[in-house]
Amino acid sequence: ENKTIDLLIHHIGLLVTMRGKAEPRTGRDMSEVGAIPMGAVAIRDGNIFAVGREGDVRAQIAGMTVKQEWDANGRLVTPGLIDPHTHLVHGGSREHELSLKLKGVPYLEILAQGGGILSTVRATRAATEQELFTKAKKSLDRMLLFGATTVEAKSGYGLSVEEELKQLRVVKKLDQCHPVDLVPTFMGAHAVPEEYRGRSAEYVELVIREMLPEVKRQGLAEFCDVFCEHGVFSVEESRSILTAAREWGFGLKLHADEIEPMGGAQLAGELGCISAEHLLAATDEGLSAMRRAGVVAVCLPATSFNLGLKTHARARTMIEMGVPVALSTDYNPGSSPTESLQLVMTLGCLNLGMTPEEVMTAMTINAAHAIGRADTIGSLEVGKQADLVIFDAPNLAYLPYHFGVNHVNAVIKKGRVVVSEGRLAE
Ligand SMILES: O=C(O)CC1=NCN=C1
Ligand SMILES: [Zn+2]
Repeated sequence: ENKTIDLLIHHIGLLVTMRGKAEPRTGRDMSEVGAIPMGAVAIRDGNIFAVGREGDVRAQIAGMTVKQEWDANGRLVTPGLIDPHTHLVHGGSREHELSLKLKGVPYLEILAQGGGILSTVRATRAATEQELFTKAKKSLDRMLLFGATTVEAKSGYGLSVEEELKQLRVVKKLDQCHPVDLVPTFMGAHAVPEEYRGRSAEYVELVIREMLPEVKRQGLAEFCDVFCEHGVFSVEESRSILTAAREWGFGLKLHADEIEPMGGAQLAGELGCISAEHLLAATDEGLSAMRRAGVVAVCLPATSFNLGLKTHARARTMIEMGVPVALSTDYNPGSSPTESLQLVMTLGCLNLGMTPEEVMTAMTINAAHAIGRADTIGSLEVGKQADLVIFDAPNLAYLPYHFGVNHVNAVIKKGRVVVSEGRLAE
């Protein structure tokens, strides 16, 4: 019967709705967070029934039965955070690379020596599906505890048909049994595996002729991503892989201009990728090509921080040029071993020069656009999924300002309390 509200969250000190335009936000729109003092959210069947000032919400649900009331005690409420770029499923860890990094050995040098991604490939191939699942679930629990309610997860540490499918099956199983929604991305073109060293053209053929069709047939990924980088996959190789991926119906993503200005941003614009990632070395013409095609720029400040780089993605330029900006952890065992989107908030402000409002836009509605889910998540509006975070904070600026700790008090996923008092609900 339609006279019931399942959950009413009230006494919200500051309710950040992110309501606004349907398309990816950029320019001044990134500062419009739709904040409402003394707010409330009424939830039914996992979706938002009413949202706004508490008085208005209570008037809209007058006469209806409210099954559960949740007192936010004057705290800050935002949409569930979205992490649109992670390498969640992987074996092993790479803390041994820290000493190399401290000695100044560059990331691509470690990879060229057969370390980096390739050492994670060895560990991932050696792990069973169950071991990968158990390890990834621990990280996914941590992401949820830090406020993430939807997470994109890439393959790319298998680098053979069977091993790539194994990783994607783990993503699917996590999506089925964990409160956090997972969005799978096939990234067989993450690196050229040892057994194809010096034969990258043949490996590209394996990706195109064997992996893409099989991943599609088994419905194990929505997107295809490629690491377009010096010594990994060239612009031409990236173009042929993503062109084939588009023909198979995958959405397109591209790790672009992370370290060298390869022209990855231009390629992302040319192909109409849904998003392009990293972009530290992207040129103005590359960013213009992205703007013209509406490509979302996913900036990864935890990665450039962890790589000890002096330069970071030019998020301010992107926002002023009209390129929509999203943020992500880039969680992976090499270049960004952190599950904390709250750390990314601080780095987004301090290293990318974004405001707290722009950071929240980048971590909610724009991140939703980067994974093609903006019609169901990313803002607290009537009819959208009831995914939200209750933070122990008085306002938005407090989150990036008070760094290195977890401010999450509670998380609601599809109308269900999945974290309360900072702990996973059973
Ligand atoms: O290093 C890794 O494992 C992940 C990565 N891919 C591209 N950049 C970093
Ligand atoms: Zn990445």
